[in-house]
Amino acid sequence: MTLNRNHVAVLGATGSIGTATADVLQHLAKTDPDGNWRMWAASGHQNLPELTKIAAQMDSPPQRLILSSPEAAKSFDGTDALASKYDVGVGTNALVDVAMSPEVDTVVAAIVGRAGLESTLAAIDAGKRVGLANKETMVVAGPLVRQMMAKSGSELLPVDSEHSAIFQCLGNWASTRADTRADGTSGDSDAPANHAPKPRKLILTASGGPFREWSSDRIADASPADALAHPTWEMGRKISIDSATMMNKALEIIEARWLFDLPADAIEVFVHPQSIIHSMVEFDDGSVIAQMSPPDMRLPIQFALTYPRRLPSQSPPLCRKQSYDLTLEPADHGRFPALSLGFEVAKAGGTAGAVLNAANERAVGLFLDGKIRFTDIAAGCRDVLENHTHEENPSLSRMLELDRWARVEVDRRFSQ
Ligand SMILES: NC(=O)C1=CN([C@@H]2O[C@H](COP(=O)(O)OP(=O)(O)OC[C@H]3O[C@@H](n4cnc5c(N)ncnc54)[C@H](OP(=O)(O)O)[C@@H]3O)[C@@H](O)[C@H]2O)C=CC1
Ligand SMILES: CC(=O)[C@@H](O)[C@H](O)COP(=O)(O)O
Ligand SMILES: [Mn+2]
Repeated sequence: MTLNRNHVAVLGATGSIGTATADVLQHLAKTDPDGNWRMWAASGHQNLPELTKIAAQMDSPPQRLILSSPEAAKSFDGTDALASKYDVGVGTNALVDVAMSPEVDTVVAAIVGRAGLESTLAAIDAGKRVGLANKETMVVAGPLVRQMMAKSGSELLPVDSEHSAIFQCLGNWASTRADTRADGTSGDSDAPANHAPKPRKLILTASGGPFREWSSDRIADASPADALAHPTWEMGRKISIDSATMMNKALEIIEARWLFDLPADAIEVFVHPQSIIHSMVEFDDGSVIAQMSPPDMRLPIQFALTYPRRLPSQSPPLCRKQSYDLTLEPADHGRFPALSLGFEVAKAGGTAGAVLNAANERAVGLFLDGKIRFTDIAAGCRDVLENHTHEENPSLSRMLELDRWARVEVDRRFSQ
């Protein structure tokens, strides 16, 4: 009997998504023994203690560990106790190598920011299944990702909760049709494709972040601690600030535009403070299908790993003994100007995504360092975006050049 092999490389293993992925892999290894689940490789940037802790916690420890920060790598001389236990790679090239390794079947792309781009593209190019948390890859290089996928046959499974929800709302219809045939066949092989309804709208839900009920004046004085206090999710620092500005939703609009290949005007946002409805799809007859579960990233991570199988997960279901209020509110583009940037950039395509992403990353860093005000983040992004000359079909190297340019522009704007 040939057993499946599920060797998973978790890039960004020391972060919020990375540690949740480790948890899911431990769970799958115990509950799906025929799946042969294993964290084969794990990366961290500089947090070596956390990386070794995660590796040591796995029942079947990873073979390869990667420490990607060049500075942190300098302190690793290859002779210590770590090297006797693991094959240790250092530097950013090691991320690309592992993403392409024949030993790896699935890559969970959980590095934060543009730093995750090369390894995610390498995994796609090598035809791996990719569990995509690193939304910035789609924001910077969505069209390139689509081209690479078509060539390599890589499967890109969304981990971002909204995109996983949309994927589930779209996919269930076709598979239910095929599954309900009395004779167990799906009939004409092209039946689901021919009859599957096209989505009319993708409706992303947004928690509204910690400032959902704050006035514009109060938001202008928000501190990093205020902005990091997300009401429903525990996440890394960068995405938490993005949720507070609602730039996270802007990035997700762009991510959805390229993941699902729909125009920007087919995407809408509803504020849903409870984070239970993770997103929705509206079809031509007006019917709306939603995916719901209490907020817990282990669910979309596991679904990306096991798709098309749905297996028991650690994520608790909705509790039938309690009441839930599920509310939907229109998004306020006035207090959260980042939202409009998301729609504009999703529509513009070309170089706009790379510029917005880089400007935002830099501005978030400056805000966290106490150098700029909260409202400077979206304002700075708009300035930099408007100062750049749009190009329609940029190469990857051109996008990376503009990424560097946008960061310098943000610094220049705020040093005046
Ligand atoms: N957290 C969540 O619930 C969700 C996150 N996402 C997306 O997932 C991605 C990860 O988010 P999250 O887990 O919250 O982030 P974290 O900040 O918690 O973790 C980031 C990870 O990336 C590594 N890293 C940081 N900088 C670099 C670099 N320059 N090169 C290589 N690796 C680096 C970190 O290593 P080290 O620890 O050593 O610094 C860490 O492993 C983001 O793109 C985010 O938008 C999407 C949906 C939900
Ligand atoms: C868990 C997840 O997918 C995050 O992207 C989350 O959605 C952030 O919440 P906001 O809706 O506040 O941006
Ligand atoms: Mn999300």
